[in-house]
Amino acid sequence: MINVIIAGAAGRMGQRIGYMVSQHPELNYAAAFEAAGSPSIGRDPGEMGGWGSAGVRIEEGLEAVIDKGDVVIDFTFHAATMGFAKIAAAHKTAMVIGTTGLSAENLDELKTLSVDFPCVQAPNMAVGVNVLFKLAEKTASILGDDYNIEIVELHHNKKKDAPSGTALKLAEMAASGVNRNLAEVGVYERNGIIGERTMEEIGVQTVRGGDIVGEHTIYFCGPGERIEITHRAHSRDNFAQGAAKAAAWVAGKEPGLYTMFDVLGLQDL
Ligand SMILES: NC(=O)C1=CN([C@@H]2O[C@H](COP(=O)(O)OP(=O)(O)OC[C@H]3O[C@@H](n4cnc5c(N)ncnc54)[C@H](OP(=O)(O)O)[C@@H]3O)[C@@H](O)[C@H]2O)C=CC1
Ligand SMILES: O=C(O)C1=N[C@H](C(=O)O)C[C@H](O)C1
Repeated sequence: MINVIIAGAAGRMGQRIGYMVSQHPELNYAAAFEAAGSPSIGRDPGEMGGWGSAGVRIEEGLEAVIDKGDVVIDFTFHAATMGFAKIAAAHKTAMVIGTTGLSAENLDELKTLSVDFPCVQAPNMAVGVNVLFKLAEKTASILGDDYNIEIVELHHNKKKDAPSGTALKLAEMAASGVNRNLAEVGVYERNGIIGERTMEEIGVQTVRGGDIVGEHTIYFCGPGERIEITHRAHSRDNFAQGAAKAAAWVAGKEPGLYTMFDVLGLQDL
């Protein structure tokens, strides 16, 4: 069995990942942790999540549990994630990172750290979204420069980062399809007398409200027609299943930085 440590085990994703890990034939829920001072310390994450006993109690910090597992699954907060990655790299323990809001510098640092440990990092672990990433790149490359590319994402009112990591990755995939650099053409807000839209820009807009789990639409708007491709998450279970699948896949792999395309075999599509 592969022993799994869950970071942020009491969180929205941490609880569903715990359930998926407990159901997975190759995975064992070995340890759980939250930050020092969390009211969840000492509690059973399964009981908190309403799915039974996880057989573990939530401990304080990754250092307390790192020797108990083969892989750490992290869906927490960007400011914490890099610290966890340094500890996992030092112990050569595999990691699955779903936390969004990581900066370009964080991702560079992760690449450097990954010479010491295998790590899957992806802003969205749902199968459907990873297919959507590929469709976005392919559709952009087929339609070319005559179609304006816009992305709209909707999430719940507790989400801390914007735009979503998924929307940014979608924009990056579409930009790659038309050979543009997102850092040069990304537009994240519009307000006031902004003038006509340029052909190159790729717009990314954010909606926050209620308990929306996650919805992403990419628009290709051309002369007299448009294509809209939408992914809607009905629950967090598809993300959590993806995280469990990634944990089973990455444990024992060679050191390196991997994505869900590697886990799902979509790399060459
Ligand atoms: N890749 C993917 O497929 C998906 C990614 N996400 C991403 O996952 C992340 C978490 O989302 P969600 O579960 O909704 O958020 P939550 O806030 O519900 O959960 C995060 C958990 O991490 C805990 N946490 C924060 N800092 C630390 C720390 N230093 N040490 C240990 N635990 C810590 C939080 O504790 P506290 O509340 O005390 O701060 C909380 O319990 C976000 O970045 C989100 O965008 C979400 C869904 C899918
Ligand atoms: O915070 C969330 O909830 C989600 N975050 C991820 C993101 O930022 O892309 C993925 C998913 O859409 C849910």
